[in-house]
Amino acid sequence: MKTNRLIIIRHGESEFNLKNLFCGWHDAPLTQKGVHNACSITAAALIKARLEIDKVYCSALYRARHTAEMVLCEMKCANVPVVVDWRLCERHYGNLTGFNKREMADRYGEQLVQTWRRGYHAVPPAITVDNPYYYEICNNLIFSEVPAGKFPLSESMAMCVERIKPALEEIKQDVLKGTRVLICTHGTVVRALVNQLEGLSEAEVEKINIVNSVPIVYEFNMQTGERIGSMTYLGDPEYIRKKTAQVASLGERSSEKS
Ligand SMILES: O=C(O)[C@@H](CO)OP(=O)(O)O
Repeated sequence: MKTNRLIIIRHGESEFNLKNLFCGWHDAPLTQKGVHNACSITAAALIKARLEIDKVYCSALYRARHTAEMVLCEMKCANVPVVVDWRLCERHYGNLTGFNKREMADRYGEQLVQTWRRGYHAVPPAITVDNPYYYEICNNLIFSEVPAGKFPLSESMAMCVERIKPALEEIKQDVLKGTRVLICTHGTVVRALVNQLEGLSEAEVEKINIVNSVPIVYEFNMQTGERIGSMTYLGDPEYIRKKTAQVASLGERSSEKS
């Protein structure tokens, strides 16, 4: 049986991850740790597992592009083509963008904020002109390929699944032809990809939380297109368990951060 693998990563730690702020379509850069982990966690795991890459599909947001660039450099294959696709951008977090997750829970209640974060159909309140990131997002040229009339003001997980579906179909065709693909994207998009690849129920996908930097590997039968097994993280299980719990939680208030 001929098989091929698909590797998926969530970008390294961003400035907004560090500050525990809703990020979405804001173009937050990586922290130094995020840059470092692209080499010491992502590339190191791929090198250790002897996984090579022929092509990268990447979100248009800088934190994902920077991560991909660092991984390719560390793997000594910086000439690998990178296809930048806005459909792989993070879900748009609407008017939560730029606000601290714990402080939003204090204002709106934990249950509602967790529903906005993980509920399959929950759409956070639409972004308004007084949001500090409204103009930056609207004017960011990386979104110039978003079709007219499709620029969101907020997105649910379900809306995100719909936008990644055709992109994933194109990527899967490439994988089944034998191209060794890396997808470099964001937490919600990885959850949407896992949802599509594994045919999960809405309730199942709501429980998934994705760790930064640690590669996820899928394997496919190239003749039938069938997936072999389910998602596998390439990394230390204890580290993944600890980080998954952190991603799931509402974290700390801004004033509690050192
Ligand atoms: O802020 C965001 O865009 C995402 C990912 O960092 O956060 P959450 O895990 O709360 O969906």
